[in-house]
Amino acid sequence: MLLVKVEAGYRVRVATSTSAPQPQQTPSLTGTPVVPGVGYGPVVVARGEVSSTAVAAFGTGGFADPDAALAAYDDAAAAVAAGYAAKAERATGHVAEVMTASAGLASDRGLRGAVRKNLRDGDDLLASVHGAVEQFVAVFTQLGGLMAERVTDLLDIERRLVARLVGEPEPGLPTLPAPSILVAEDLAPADTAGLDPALVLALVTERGGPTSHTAIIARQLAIPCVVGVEDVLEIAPGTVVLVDGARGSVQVEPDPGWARQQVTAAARDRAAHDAWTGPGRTADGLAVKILANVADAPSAALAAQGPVEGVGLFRTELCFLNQTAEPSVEEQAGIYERVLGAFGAGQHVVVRTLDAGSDKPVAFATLPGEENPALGVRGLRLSFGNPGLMDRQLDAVAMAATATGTETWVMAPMVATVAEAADFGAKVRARGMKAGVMVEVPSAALLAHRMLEEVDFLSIGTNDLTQYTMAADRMASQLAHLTDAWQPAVLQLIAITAEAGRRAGKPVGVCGEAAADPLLACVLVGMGITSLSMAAAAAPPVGARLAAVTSEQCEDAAEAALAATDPASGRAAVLELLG
Ligand SMILES: C=C(OP(=O)(O)O)C(=O)O
Ligand SMILES: [Mg+2]
Repeated sequence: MLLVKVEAGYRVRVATSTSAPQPQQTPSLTGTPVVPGVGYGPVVVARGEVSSTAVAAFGTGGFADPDAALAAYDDAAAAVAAGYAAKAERATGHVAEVMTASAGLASDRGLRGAVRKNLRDGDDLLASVHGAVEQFVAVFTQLGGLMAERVTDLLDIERRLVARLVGEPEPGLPTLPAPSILVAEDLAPADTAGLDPALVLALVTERGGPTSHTAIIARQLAIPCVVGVEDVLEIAPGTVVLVDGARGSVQVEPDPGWARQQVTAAARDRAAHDAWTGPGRTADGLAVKILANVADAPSAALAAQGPVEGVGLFRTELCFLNQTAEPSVEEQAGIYERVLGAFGAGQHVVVRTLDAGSDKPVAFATLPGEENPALGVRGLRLSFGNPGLMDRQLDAVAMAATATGTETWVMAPMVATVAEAADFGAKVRARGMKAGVMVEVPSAALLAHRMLEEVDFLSIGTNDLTQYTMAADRMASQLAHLTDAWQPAVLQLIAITAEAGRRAGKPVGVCGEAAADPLLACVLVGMGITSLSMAAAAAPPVGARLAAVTSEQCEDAAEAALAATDPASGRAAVLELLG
């Protein structure tokens, strides 16, 4: 039986720590390491909400008269508008448009007039601002359509105005005055879209695990990142810290000489990895495709410049996070064309159909108010009640594939049954493209051999496969020890899936975050995984690591990781084997 075959030859290994000793430094916080690399600089905090303590302390503001209060409002509104304008300058496309419109709205004369009237009627400043915004919200809602969509922007403006007035940093992603360490409770997907790697030296969050979206975006942008760091929000803004994304540590006010040494050493490591140019293969020549995960045309263009052989995961839903209405087939085809067009001969692109729902809110697709959205109507399941949504997207992908001539494979997320795979496979093949399904639910891994009778390839989404195997929310930082793809149970399901692919002679890739971990990548290859897809920035370290080991070493590593009792001992055993 397959399970027994995979488990045969267990060897128990003693966990040993191989990390270099950390010099004694003043307070250090630790979390889950996500993106290796070192960042050293002052902390800037991105807050979700204005603190109620600051609002209470501000009270009525103690202004001498309404004109003095209005002058304070003018200052705050100008600062908020300038913040939006600066963001608009750095952004592109839809985000830039929204930021520019918000800058205009924050300094709108009508809004100012409503605040002035409320002040003259005797309201205090915060109540006047709130009343004026409410008045605008009512008008915009009544107007409907595009104006109604601006209500969220108005509420964001109010939060920022209040923050400015009570003397707090604006909530959400702040405008970084200089290269800084960004600290947050967590970042919303829309916030992460505005991260500038030139200004964010490292990213540290209090919440979230290694597969949270903050982690995924940080990897995509190659920003050193540590998540799940308890108490990190206690660090005062401006404090200088050193973040080590490989160790998962945040050193507060370290010795500057020592910190600079760490930065130099990290830069040296990075230069060594960057020398790897592909294609992916082990030292003894076993070919393993190294592919990129992309989110839109700019990330595809960036990935295409690197040493990857195509795209293993195009997360289409990320193109639509800010969109309230479903784009037409032609509009979608245009978006997909820009991604597919970045890749040419000898490369292929795997497009994933909309994975809306749960942690990826897409306004025109996600079902509102689900009790347990991670186990609800998400991914492929959205097409059960709305088959047109899937059909229109597949039509658009097929149009883009024809227009670009790029070899296009299409896969569905959250497939749980063989019937779903058969239905999806037929739809994709009818449009002349290769069909696949993601293995994200344990049922799909257990029946991988039957899924492969219906489709051309499988792609393992280790982020969700880990979440559903371990029954642990991928966003829950207190469960980060469970939401770890090194968990032997998760590895067992991957091994079963890879073995099914080997027997069927069909490709089985990994496109979850596990593929971006150089050590785990060797384990996956040892199990028979044929491609690894990851944030483009992670490709060189993974490719360089694979090039340094033989396929036999990878098989030994797989055996050791499967035999381990927990992720830590698995990592240690594999490190011991591979060096
Ligand atoms: C690649 C995956 O999909 P996402 O992270 O977008 O849910 C996964 O679940 O591993
Ligand atoms: Mg997933």
